[in-house]
Amino acid sequence: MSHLRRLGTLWLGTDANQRLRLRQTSLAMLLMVVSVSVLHFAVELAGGRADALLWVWSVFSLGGMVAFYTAIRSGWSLRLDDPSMTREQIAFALTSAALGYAQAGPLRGACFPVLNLILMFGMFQLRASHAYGLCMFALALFGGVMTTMAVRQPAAYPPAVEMGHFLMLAFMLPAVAVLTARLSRIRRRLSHQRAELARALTQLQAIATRDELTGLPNRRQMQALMDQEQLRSERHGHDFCIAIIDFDHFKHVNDTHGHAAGDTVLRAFAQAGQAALRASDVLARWGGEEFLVLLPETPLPLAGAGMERLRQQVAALRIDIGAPQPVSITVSIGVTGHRPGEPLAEALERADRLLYQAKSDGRDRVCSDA
Ligand SMILES: Nc1nc2c(ncn2[C@@H]2O[C@H](COP(=O)(O)OP(=O)(O)OP(=O)(O)O)[C@@H](O)[C@H]2O)c(=O)[nH]1
Repeated sequence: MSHLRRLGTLWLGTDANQRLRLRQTSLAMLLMVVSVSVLHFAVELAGGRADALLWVWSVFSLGGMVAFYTAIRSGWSLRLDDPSMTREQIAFALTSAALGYAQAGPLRGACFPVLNLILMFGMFQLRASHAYGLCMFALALFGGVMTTMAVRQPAAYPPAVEMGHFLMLAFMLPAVAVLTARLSRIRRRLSHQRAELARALTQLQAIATRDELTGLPNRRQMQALMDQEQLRSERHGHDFCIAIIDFDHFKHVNDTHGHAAGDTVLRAFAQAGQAALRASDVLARWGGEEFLVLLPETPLPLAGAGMERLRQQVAALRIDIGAPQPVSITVSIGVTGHRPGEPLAEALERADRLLYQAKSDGRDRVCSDA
């Protein structure tokens, strides 16, 4: 790491958000150092000498900025609503500028661009209400300083000139506040749009991976999960099994009770099926009334026993479809183990053949090739 980078890390730390805040505060500090130096230079240029008041102001202004830097760098400001302390820093800089104005004499006009710069610090962070609040604060502050100076030192601060300065501020500061408010609205709209996009993305992901009716992973998602499992099993050499589940005479449920009742039965099965499986097993809707189970790291005898348990629990279900009598269903299941090196499609075909064997053997049973 270069010396410069090490120094940067020492000054700004490593946390990205903190670095951003500290960069901003460092810039404000630099502005303050320049302002203080310019004021001292101006006093020298005018042939005078910095008096005690100027030194007090200088120490106050620079000390304040050091205090802000320390509050942020130490992490103390993280407990605040705004850890950047933007509002506080701007209010402080405005106070310092107003006090500097009282001492700048003929060079006090230089305060106005500085004032603008101070307010611009808030443009990217302040809320509209805070911008208007700070604008009012600055107007009151400068109004007070200008009046005091015009009364106490009318030769150096002629009342008419001070009135002109104040009128200029009374126009300039609200204009900056209006611009800040506009930026704030744009920022809010952008963050709202970003949140909406994130929500839409989550929804799209759900649509792309979930079956709408049952909430189970859909065929596409299951295919991806099985591909992953195949890779994992090849790398680590463990077994995994696949089972295909098909409802028995489901057409009869639809024909007797209606399609909506059939949907209720599918949902009830999805819930019961998931509950009957281990947390690591995945139940997915493969299509229609056909479901697929992926049993990772499971030898075939265990998978067969798991499917038998599921079959029994499904057969024991009494599903309320809003009719006088609940509906019960049975399922036929074909289960097989994936063989090392074989394409997934082959294991799926085998599970399908076993399923049809279960159907032709009389349904409501599990067939495996164990
Ligand atoms: N309610 C509902 N029914 C569905 C859905 N998808 C498929 N089905 C129905 O599932 C039934 C499948 O019928 P078949 O393929 O004849 O099978 P089966 O009646 O279960 O008979 P076997 O499989 O031979 O035991 C059809 O009536 C389809 O309409 C769905 O999303 N909702």
